[in-house]
Amino acid sequence: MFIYQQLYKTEYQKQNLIIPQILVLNVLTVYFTFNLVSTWQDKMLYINESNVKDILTWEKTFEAVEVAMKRLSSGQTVQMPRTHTIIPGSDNVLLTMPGYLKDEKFGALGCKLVTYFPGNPKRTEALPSINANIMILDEATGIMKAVVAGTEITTQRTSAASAVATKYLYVNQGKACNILAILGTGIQGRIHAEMFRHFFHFQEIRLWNRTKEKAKSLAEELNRKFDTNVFKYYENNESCVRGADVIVTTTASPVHIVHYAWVKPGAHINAVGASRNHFSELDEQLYRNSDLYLDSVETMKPEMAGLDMLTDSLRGEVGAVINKMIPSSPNERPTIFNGGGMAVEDCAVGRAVYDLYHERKI
Ligand SMILES: NC(=O)C1=CN([C@@H]2O[C@H](COP(=O)(O)OP(=O)(O)OC[C@H]3O[C@@H](n4cnc5c(N)ncnc54)[C@H](OP(=O)(O)O)[C@@H]3O)[C@@H](O)[C@H]2O)C=CC1
Ligand SMILES: O=C([O-])C1=[NH+]CCC1
Repeated sequence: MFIYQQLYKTEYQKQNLIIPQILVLNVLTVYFTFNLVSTWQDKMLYINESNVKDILTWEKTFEAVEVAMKRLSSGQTVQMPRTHTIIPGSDNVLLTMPGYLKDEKFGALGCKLVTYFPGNPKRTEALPSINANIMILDEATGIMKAVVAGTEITTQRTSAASAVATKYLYVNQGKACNILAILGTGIQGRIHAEMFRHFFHFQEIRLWNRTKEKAKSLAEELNRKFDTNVFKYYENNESCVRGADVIVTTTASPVHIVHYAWVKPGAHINAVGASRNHFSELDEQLYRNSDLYLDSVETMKPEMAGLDMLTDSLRGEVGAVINKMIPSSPNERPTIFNGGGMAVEDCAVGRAVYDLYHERKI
C-alpha cells in the first residue's frame, strides 16, 4: 500500500524517497521471507514417544530393519560413521547418526541424536539410559519435515536387528529353536525376551542379569503377562548359556560374560551390548572360533576394537546374506551377529512412523 502511494510523488520527492523506498522494500522482503520460512518451520511435526508406541508394530519394525540391512549391503544407502561426544569425566555420551536410505517404502534422509547415560536407571526417578530423537528431512529441499521421538524406535529396531539376523543366520538354516538365553535384563534384555517370543517359538527363554533380582522379577512378570512358564530365571551366566541354541547379550559389561567353552556347537549369538568394545561381552576364543557377521562393516570398523584381528572369522554383513551375495554358515561353528546399530535402520523406522502417523491422521 505504502509503495503504491509513492508512485504519485513529484520527481524531486521521488529522488528523496529512493532511500526510504529501498528500506521499506528490504523490510518487506525480510518480513515475507521470514513468514515463508516460519510457514515451513510451522509445518515441522513432532511425533512423540506415546504416538510412536501407539502406531509402531514389531512387524513393521522388523520389515523396516530387514530392508535397511538389504539396502545397505547392496549400496543403496549412505551412512557415515557416527560421532561420539563424550562428556569429560563421565561415561555419558552423545552420538550423532546421519544416514540416507533409498527405498520407496522405507527411504529417508535423516539423523538420529542419541544419548547413552548409563547412570539414568539408578536415578531416584529411574530413566532409560538411552534417549533418542530422529530428524527426518525432505529429500528434495533438505528442510526438516519431522522430529520423531527415537527412544522406543531404538529399543525396537535393535531387537529387530537381532531377530532378522537370527532368522537368516540360524532359523532359515533349519536349526532348532529350543532354548534362548538372554544375558542382561535392562531395556534391551526385556524387548529381546518379548520380541523373540513373538517371532520365534522357543520352549525355554532363560534370563540372567548382574543384579539377580531384576532377572527373577522379569521372568515372573513375563510369565504372568503371557500366561506361560517359558521364562526361566538363571542365577549363573554359565548355566544360562550352556545348552542354549540362541544367545543374546545385552549388557554394558566390560568383562566377558560368555566363554567359548560354554557355547553349544552351531549356536547363534546376538552380541548387542557394550557397543564401544565388542571384545568385552564375548571372549576372544569365541570370536576366533565363530563365523562373525556385522550389520555394517564400514561403520563397525572404527568402533569395534580388535575387528582387524578377526579377518578369519569375519564373513560379512547380514544384509549380504539376505541378498544372497554371501552364504550363511552351514557348519557347526557358532555364528555371531555383532550389531552396532545403524542410522539407516533409524531412518527406515522413522519414515515408517512418519507415514503411519499421517495415515492414521493423528
Ligand atoms: N547395538 C545397538 O544398536 C544398541 C546397543 N545398546 C547397548 O546395549 C546395552 C544395554 O542397553 P539397555 O538395555 O538400553 O541399557 P540398560 O541400562 O537398560 O541395561 C543395562 C544392562 O547392562 C547391565 N550391566 C551394566 N553394567 C554391567 C556390568 N559391569 N556387568 C554386567 N552387566 C552390566 C545391567 O545390569 P544391572 O541391572 O545389574 O545394572 C543391565 O542389565 C548397552 O551396552 C547399550 O550401549 C543399546 C541400544 C542399541
Ligand atoms: O545404535 C544406537 O542407537 C546405539 N548404539 C549403542 C548405543 C546407542
